[in-house]
Amino acid sequence: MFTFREMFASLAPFFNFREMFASLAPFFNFREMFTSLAPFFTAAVVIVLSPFVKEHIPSAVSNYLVSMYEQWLSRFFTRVTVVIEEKGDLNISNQVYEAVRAHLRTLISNSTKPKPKRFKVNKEGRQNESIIGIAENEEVIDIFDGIRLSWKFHDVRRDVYGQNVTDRYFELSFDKGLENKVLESYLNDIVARYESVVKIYSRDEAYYNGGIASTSVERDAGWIYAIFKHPFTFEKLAMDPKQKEILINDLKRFLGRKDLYEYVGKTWKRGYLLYGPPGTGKSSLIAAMANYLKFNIYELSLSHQLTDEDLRNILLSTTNRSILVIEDIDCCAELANQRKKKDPFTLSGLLNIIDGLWSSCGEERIIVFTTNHKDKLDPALLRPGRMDVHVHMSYCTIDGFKLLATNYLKIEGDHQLYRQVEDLLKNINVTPAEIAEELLKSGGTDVVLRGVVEFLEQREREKTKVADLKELLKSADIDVDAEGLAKFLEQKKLEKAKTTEAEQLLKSADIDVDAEGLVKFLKQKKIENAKAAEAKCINPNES
Ligand SMILES: Nc1ncnc2c1ncn2[C@@H]1O[C@H](COP(=O)(O)OP(=O)(O)OP(=O)(O)O)[C@@H](O)[C@H]1O
Repeated sequence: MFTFREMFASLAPFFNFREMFASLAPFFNFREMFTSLAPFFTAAVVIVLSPFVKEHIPSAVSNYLVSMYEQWLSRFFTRVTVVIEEKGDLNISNQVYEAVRAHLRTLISNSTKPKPKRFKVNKEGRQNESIIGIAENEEVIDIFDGIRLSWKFHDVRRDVYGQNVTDRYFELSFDKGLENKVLESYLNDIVARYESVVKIYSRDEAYYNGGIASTSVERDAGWIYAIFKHPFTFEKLAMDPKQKEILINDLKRFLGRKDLYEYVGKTWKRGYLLYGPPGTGKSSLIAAMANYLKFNIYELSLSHQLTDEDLRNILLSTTNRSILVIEDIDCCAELANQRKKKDPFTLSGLLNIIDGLWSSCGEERIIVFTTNHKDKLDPALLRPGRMDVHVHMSYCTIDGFKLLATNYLKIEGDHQLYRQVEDLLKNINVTPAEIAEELLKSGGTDVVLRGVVEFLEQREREKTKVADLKELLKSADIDVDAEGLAKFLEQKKLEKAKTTEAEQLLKSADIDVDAEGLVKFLKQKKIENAKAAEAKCINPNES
């Protein structure tokens, strides 16, 4: 005779019972099955025992025993539900909610997993692909380490003093007794996975303009966001190698100094001011920082009419491990001061708000200001302690050029044209962005590099022309900006070329019209149209 134990032992080499049960788990919830059978089981026990019960035990005692028995059973089988709300107690975005949302999307999209009976499919604005989401009240099952977890999404609309308020939340149900495992392993895992993906956030105009949907990618408490796919890294960034090293070490040190910041009572944040002409890589550097630190980027444009409360809410809803970017602060400062308010905000004031808010509820944060004109900034902003590190992004040097050439053309080591490029770069200012454009042109390595040399030579000729003009103006004692004049002459040259072209065209079409007059007429029309459009912008209601 075989015992069951022996039977299972002899079948074990052929079947993995643990895996079998795990693979059946999405379809059967064994615990739930037992739970639902428990009353029948209990009834059976009572019926079997009843003759004995009736004879020997008073009914009060037997009822008590049955209820005790049920309570004992329920200890094993009762379900627990965790509620994860869209907004926390501070009425700001709940990161666990966002993480769960992202997790359920991947879960439902996963082709190997059984799909719920109802789910949502959306494709908004600039989204590249449709996004699958959980439908309201629909159950989605997830299996984690053999545990069966049930998710439900709720979207409850209610009226609060005439205002429509929406409460969105997820419910996660699982068997009692597994709370620690679910909270510590499963949910933490979901949040960690969500946080490890770098995201870029911009202000959600619709959120502040009556909720009209814009071309958003994802929405989150006043921000729209997308997965940050900018592939930029420090290795690809052309900048002074020493400065790059200092910057990377500074970031590393900042991350490792939580205890020190806490000890000295300082907000754990670091401010970077990136300055330099357009196209020298300020935005690229921010991308490299985000990818290096795995921090989210929050782009904030202060050029909008923000109230202080908006600003406070916006800043409160940024997450830890994030970079808040305020670009072109020289322009923001001007706009801020133009605001017809009694008390226009200043950038220093903004930094104070940030310090206050982040010191109370924030951890590792980075704030980056960028400007093309450091000289135009409020000196208060440049004071030590305001912006911890100032990074100058400069025009292209030969080292930067070689790095770009390696990245774009895969040149290993030296090239015969580098010497010529080096000599030219010593003489003229060219941005890495301009060089990158040239390196992207089609052709083999030599053709492209020769193209770069020609481009640089052309720039050198222009520079000489401007210098000559400056000399001329100086000797003639005329107070005119030589660069502006050179641009003006260039524009005139272009216009003349256009006139000649128009003349050719009119000639070939055999129309007897004065080409110069026609060009002037069209230009005048263009100006009038632009003015009309501007007037419409200022007063959109005017027909
Ligand atoms: N230092 C650099 N290293 C590598 N590539 C660069 C660098 N600077 C610019 N580029 C190239 O030029 C493009 C534009 O540069 P980027 O937007 O980073 O400049 P920026 O200084 O932020 O300009 P702006 O002030 O106009 O915003 C980048 O996408 C990148 O391809």
